[in-house]
Amino acid sequence: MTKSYNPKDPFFKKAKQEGLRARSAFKIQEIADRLKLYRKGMAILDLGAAPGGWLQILARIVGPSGKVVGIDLQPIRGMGPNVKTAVLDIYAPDLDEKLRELHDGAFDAITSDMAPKTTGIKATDEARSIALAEHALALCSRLLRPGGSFVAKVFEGSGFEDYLREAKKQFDQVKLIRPEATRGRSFEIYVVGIGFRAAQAPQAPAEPANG
Ligand SMILES: C[S@@+](CC[C@H](N)C(=O)[O-])C[C@H]1O[C@@H](n2cnc3c(N)ncnc32)[C@H](O)[C@@H]1O
Repeated sequence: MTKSYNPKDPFFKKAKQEGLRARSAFKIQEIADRLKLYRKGMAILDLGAAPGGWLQILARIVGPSGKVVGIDLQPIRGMGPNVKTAVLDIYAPDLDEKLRELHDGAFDAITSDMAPKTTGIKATDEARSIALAEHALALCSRLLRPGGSFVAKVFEGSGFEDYLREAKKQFDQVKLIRPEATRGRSFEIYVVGIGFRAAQAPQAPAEPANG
C-alpha cells in the first residue's frame, strides 16, 4: 500500500508529460476504456479525489454538458468548469446535504480511489481500507441512480470476499480490474459494479384469502 515516489516510473513520467496530477489517472482511464462506463453529459461522484488525476480524466469524458463532483479530506484546486470539489469526509454526518449543494440529484456513476493514511501495520491498513470501500458501497443506495455504475479500490486481504459478495447483491454485474498502472507488488484491485439495483420497496403484506 506504500506509495513510493519514483520519477523513473513510466506512468509517473507519462502523467507529467500529459499534465495529469497523479499517475493514478491512468487507472481510471484504463477502466473507462475497457468497460465504456462513462459518457458525455453524465454526473459522476469521485470519492477521495485529491489531487485530482481521476477528476481530470472523468471531466474530459463527460464533457461540458456533464459534471464531476470530487470530495476529499484534502483541498483540490483549479479544476475546470464542469468539476465541483469540496473538502469533505465521506463519514461526515452532513455529507448528503453538502453534496446536494454541488449536485442536486442522483449520480450516474460513483468512483472511489480512497486510501487511508497508512500506519505500516498491515492488518490495520487493510481494515481501514476495506472500511472506506464498504462505506463507498453503502453510499450507493442514497446517491447512485438505478442502473448506475460504481468503481472502488479495494485491497485483496481480509474482508475482500465479503465485500465482493455484498457488491454482487447490489449490482447486476461485478468485475475485477487490476489496471496496468497498479504497481507490481500491490494488492490493490478495482471492484466495478455495473447496473445498480434500486433498493427493493418493502413488499405489501399478502391480501388475506377470501372466505
Ligand atoms: C490515492 S489518493 C486518490 C488519488 C486520486 N484518485 C487522483 O487521481 O488524484 C486517496 C485519497 O483518499 C482520500 N481519503 C481518505 N479517507 C477519506 C475520507 N474519509 N473521506 C474522503 N477522502 C478520503 C485521501 O485524502 C487521499 O487524497
